[in-house]
Amino acid sequence: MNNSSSSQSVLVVDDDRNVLEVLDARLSSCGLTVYKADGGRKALQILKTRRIDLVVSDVKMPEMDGMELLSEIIRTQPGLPVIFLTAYANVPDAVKAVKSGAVDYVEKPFDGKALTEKIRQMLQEFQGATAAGQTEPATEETIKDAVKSPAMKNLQGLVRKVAQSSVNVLILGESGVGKERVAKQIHQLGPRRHKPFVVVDCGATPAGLLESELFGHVKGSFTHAVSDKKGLIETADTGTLFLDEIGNISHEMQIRLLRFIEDRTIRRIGGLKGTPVDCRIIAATNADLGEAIKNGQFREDLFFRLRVVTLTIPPLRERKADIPLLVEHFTRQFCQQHNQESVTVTEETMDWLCAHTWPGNVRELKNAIEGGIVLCKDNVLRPDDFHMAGIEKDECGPQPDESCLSLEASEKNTILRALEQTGGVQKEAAEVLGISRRAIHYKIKKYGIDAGSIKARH
Ligand SMILES: Nc1ncnc2c1ncn2[C@@H]1O[C@H](COP(=O)(O)OP(=O)(O)OP(=O)(O)O)[C@@H](O)[C@H]1O
Repeated sequence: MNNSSSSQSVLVVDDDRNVLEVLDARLSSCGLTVYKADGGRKALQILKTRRIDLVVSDVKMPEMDGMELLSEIIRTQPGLPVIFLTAYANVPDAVKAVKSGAVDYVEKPFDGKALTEKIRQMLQEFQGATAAGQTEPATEETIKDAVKSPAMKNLQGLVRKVAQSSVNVLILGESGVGKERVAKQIHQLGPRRHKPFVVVDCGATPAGLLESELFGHVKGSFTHAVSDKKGLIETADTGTLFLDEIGNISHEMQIRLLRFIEDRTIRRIGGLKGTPVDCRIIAATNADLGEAIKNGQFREDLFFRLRVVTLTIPPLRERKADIPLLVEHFTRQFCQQHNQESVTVTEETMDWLCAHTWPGNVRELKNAIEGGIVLCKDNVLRPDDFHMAGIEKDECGPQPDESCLSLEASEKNTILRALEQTGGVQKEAAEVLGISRRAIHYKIKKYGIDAGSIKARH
């Protein structure tokens, strides 16, 4: 087996332990990572959590047989190659399965060499599925966002729609809102899901380097070009190229990119030959491209090419309804990751988290939860745990400016007026303001309002 398979993973499924061991030994010795499942259900569990490049499965198994497993794979990860190990009597079944897609079969008792040869062929044929190790399985974690806010629900619908086509997509939003995540979802929900997803951080790559990273070069084209190098655009062939921080690329790069988008052909630096590349382009930025165009920093023609569809992800402070779900999601995730028992998030903590403005958006919330989980006591997450993790109780973010302070003053004033209006009854004041009882309770505490004395005065 060639080197390209050294980082590839094969899931072997058989109810016969001996077969699993034999396959494990043989395939591991070819440099493959082997996962073993003694039945269809176990196999599906592994497929949900691991990156698998190919499945080798028995056909006849109790509980869930190979054909049932195949239909689940076609439903959840279409295009994932499957090789069936089948006794002669079951060959017609296997032939039927072959017609279902990326499927082949090897007759039992199998010849180890024939099997590894077939695996090599299929991995090569479906190489795009895992090129450069940049594609992850379409797991629930990456595909199914727990969102509640109307803005994000609407965005989810758009993501599903655009995923089916190959149009260029421009994703806008502040840093940390989830632009890369959305780009990955578009890739994983579309027909290119088993092809490469190549991320290029245009912002962090110096201009000179970016050109050779993207387009590749031929040996001798500049001092350090000691051998031919394939660029990232070529690597993304048949898959998706995600250009992060597109707002930061130089004028020269904008021209080269525009030319590529128009011709769909690249020429390596120093090379003469044009190579056609078929990749979907998703670009993202947190910059105001409209402003950059006005200032002459970004080409309008490139902007129009990139934004066939534009998706805007709102900052977290404008979709606070998503915070509780995200908190639950990250709490579960980090408890698992740090091998901790499940942690309870108290109501007070949730209110505290919802009140924060999260200038670093989802990324900041995610990091805060991880810090909190590590620092919390008795498996209960309290606001103090976030103070210890370095997050201050500050609704305007770590460095409030004047407008934030005046906003706070006006919020306190509004709550006081609502309480005056309702004779100090918190429940009614919350209704007047259109906020939850939990929220008003939190705000009263936050601003040190003495609701009791307002009640007493009425
Ligand atoms: N809806 C979500 N559910 C779970 N995790 C999320 C969600 N949105 C964002 N994240 C997580 O938040 C972090 C930041 O997301 P991502 O890197 O996609 O943001 P970004 O907008 O591309 O940031 P930047 O502009 O800095 O590149 C990632 O770890 C991502 O997995």
